[in-house]
Amino acid sequence: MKYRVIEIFTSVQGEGEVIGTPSNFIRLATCNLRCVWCDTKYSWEIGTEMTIDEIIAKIDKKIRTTTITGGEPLLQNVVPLAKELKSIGHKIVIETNGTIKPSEELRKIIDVFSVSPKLSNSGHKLKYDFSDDWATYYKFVIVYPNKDIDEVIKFVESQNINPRKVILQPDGNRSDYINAINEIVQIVLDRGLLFRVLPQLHRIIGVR
Ligand SMILES: Nc1nc2[nH]cc(C(=O)O)c2c(=O)[nH]1
Ligand code: SF4
Ligand SMILES: [Mg+2]
Repeated sequence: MKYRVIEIFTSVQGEGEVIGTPSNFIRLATCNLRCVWCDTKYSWEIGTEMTIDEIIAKIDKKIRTTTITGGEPLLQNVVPLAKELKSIGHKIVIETNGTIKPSEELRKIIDVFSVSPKLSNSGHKLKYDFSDDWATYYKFVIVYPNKDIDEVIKFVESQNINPRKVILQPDGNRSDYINAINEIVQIVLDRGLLFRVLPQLHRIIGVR
């Protein structure tokens, strides 16, 4: 089994419910979307072919969480890689855009599905179906706070998602990042929403 890989590195998990967790990152190649604000456009490339053994050799074994991200990692069959990571005792996080449903087999292996459905601010108009609620949490990138949060509210209602499973994340491209966080916090407080607001930790501390 071979994978198309963009990069492998170790850092602190910067996003979502598991923010702050030391983690290896395996960034798999290519994506089925082309979000206008994508912060990893280099992941759209074809990448380098690697075997599971080659990937495992590159991760820091003492860091016992591994995040499989992309691009869109579910374009490749991650089951064999995930099984190998489990066999060495790793917790596994998958970062996905939510357009590809994971198999039942994969759902049993993965600890955290960090799902980022794309709003219209991405340049895409997508049809999602989360009726089986397979995400551990749903993370939305907010570019235009009022408009985007309205869209999240509609999304969550129409998909029957528990609002406590929703995380709002400001657009990392904003140069006034702290303001961007504050604008979202203010709306959540003003409107009494149950969503959480989380910045990207790696964006703040300047690491990968
Ligand atoms: N530190 C750090 N945390 C991350 N969480 C999700 C990432 C991603 O690019 O998918 C990411 C990333 O690129 N770096
Ligand atoms: S789904 Fe993620 S990796 Fe793909 S284009 Fe959008 S932001 Fe970039
Ligand atoms: Mg990233």
